[in-house]
Amino acid sequence: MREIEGRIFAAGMPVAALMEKVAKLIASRIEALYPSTNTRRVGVLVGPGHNGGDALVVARELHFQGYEVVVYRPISKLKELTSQHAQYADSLGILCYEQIEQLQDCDLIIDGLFGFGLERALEGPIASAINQLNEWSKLVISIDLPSGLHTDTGEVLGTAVRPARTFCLGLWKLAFLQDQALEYVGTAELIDFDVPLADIWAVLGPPKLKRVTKTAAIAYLPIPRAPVTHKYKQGHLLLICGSHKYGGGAILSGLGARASGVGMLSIAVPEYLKPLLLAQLPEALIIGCPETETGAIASLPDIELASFSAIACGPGVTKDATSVVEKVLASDRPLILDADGLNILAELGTIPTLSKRQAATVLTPHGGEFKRLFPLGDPTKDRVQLVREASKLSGATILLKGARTAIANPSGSVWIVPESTPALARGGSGDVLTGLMGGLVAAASSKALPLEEVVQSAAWWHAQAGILASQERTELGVDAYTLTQYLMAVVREGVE
Ligand SMILES: NC(=O)C1=CN([C@@H]2O[C@H](COP(=O)(O)OP(=O)(O)OC[C@H]3O[C@@H](n4cnc5c(N)ncnc54)[C@H](OP(=O)(O)O)[C@@H]3O)[C@@H](O)[C@H]2O)[C@@H](O)CC1
Ligand SMILES: Nc1ncnc2c1ncn2[C@@H]1O[C@H](COP(=O)(O)OP(=O)(O)O)[C@@H](O)[C@H]1O
Ligand SMILES: [K+]
Repeated sequence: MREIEGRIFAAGMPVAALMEKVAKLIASRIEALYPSTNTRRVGVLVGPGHNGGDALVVARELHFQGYEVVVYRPISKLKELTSQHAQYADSLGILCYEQIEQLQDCDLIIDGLFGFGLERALEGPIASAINQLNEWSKLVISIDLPSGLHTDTGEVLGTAVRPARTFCLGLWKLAFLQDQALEYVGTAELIDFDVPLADIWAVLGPPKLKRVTKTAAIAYLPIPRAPVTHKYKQGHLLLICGSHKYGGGAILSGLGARASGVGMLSIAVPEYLKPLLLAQLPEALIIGCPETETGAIASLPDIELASFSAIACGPGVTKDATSVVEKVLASDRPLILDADGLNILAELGTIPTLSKRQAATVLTPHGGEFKRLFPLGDPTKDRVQLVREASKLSGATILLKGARTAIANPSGSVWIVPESTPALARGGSGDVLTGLMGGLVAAASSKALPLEEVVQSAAWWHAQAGILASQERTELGVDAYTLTQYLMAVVREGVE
């Protein structure tokens, strides 16, 4: 952002004019959201840099619109432009304090302490003031970024403001897509101030980091179907799942696969689960497999793996299914590995094992599984960077699950699912994703759709179904079975 901004300034846009434009857009949003009829007194937190400058312009505009504005300015040494705005605000009679306590009776607080210029941890009186503010539980909105968060990693540098809403300026900063920042940012809204595309491309090149959008996701679904086709042309998925301990996972991933519309679905389960699966998924070919003493799949009976368009393996298989996982890894079919399939891969040695694969692999770990697969660092920290590194090292497409699921490809590109719901944090919802994705990957082979695009489509579809179900049934109403019943409605709305 700093480099892009630099190009805009070098091209002749005055810094002050850009600040004016941005702050006017913010002020109008505030006026629309919190009219002065209900929101009388507004406190504005002003830092030393241009984030503080933005805040002062907003303060001035709100003052002229009839709000009663007061300023908290803890640091006296200001950047020049910020200093000029502070001087003008003073001249208008806007009161300025060095103690946060003076803002305790405000109806709304606007946080303009620090934006993307914050690189060191906050400490001392400013940190205490932020802690004090958070304790008041007032309505707070932040400009560009909650003060205290690192722009890229979303890490809390010392302490950070917890606003109800954040206006991110210009381009989405990476922090908004990192799980660790989400409990701070509140509702995130982009203030578009017309950043020229040429400057974005000049600095970032072809996009390496992409937000999954509805348009991108729908574009890679296997629709519309060719008018003349047959079931095997629509893909044949082999799903390998289930054990005595985890029977339901097999049903859930089967129902996820059903929703993908895949032409043929074969499901390999331990022999004793066969009647159960047949009853739930009459259209599927259920392959009963020999069992280990613990009730896991011991081996795949005579099936020709090469006859499938794709294989998805893992939900509910337990860690006793090692020989099966070895067998699918050795096949030349596109493979999606999940759950204990991933834990077995970690034990076999992730990178050496994957280096022998002849076809594409997709790994779908949550944070715990990721750590076992790739001991690269803490996956709760800079998730985007970690998943990118893991994908480069292993050559696999990796979908790191979380509040903001991140999907990395060996080329270095990362997709992030920008909208989801914590309603999905529930046993079995990952099993649904594996089946859905498996079906889409199998069907994609008939249309020669690129794998990374299909994986992002599946992740978007899954998240949207969770959002839709939680809107209709509350966040408590999205059990994994119910989730499968909402998948179709998402696509129906998407293609209308
Ligand atoms: N293109 C855009 O998006 C646009 C951006 N604009 C706005 O500019 C903002 C970026 O402005 P910025 O570069 O002046 O940095 P900002 O975040 O205000 O703070 C840096 C200041 O804080 C200080 N400081 C740092 N750490 C500290 C600490 N721990 N404890 C104490 N002090 C600390 C540091 O001083 P230092 O001591 O490092 O010299 C420096 O003075 C951006 O977020 C957006 O709001 C718009 O106006 C126009 C369009
Ligand atoms: N807080 C959250 N917000 C949004 N999605 C979430 C959240 N927590 C979990 N999820 C999603 O729920 C799913 C959980 O998958 P997983 O942990 O594999 O569950 P299981 O193994 O029980 O099926 C993933 O798709 C993940 O992205
Ligand atoms: K801020």
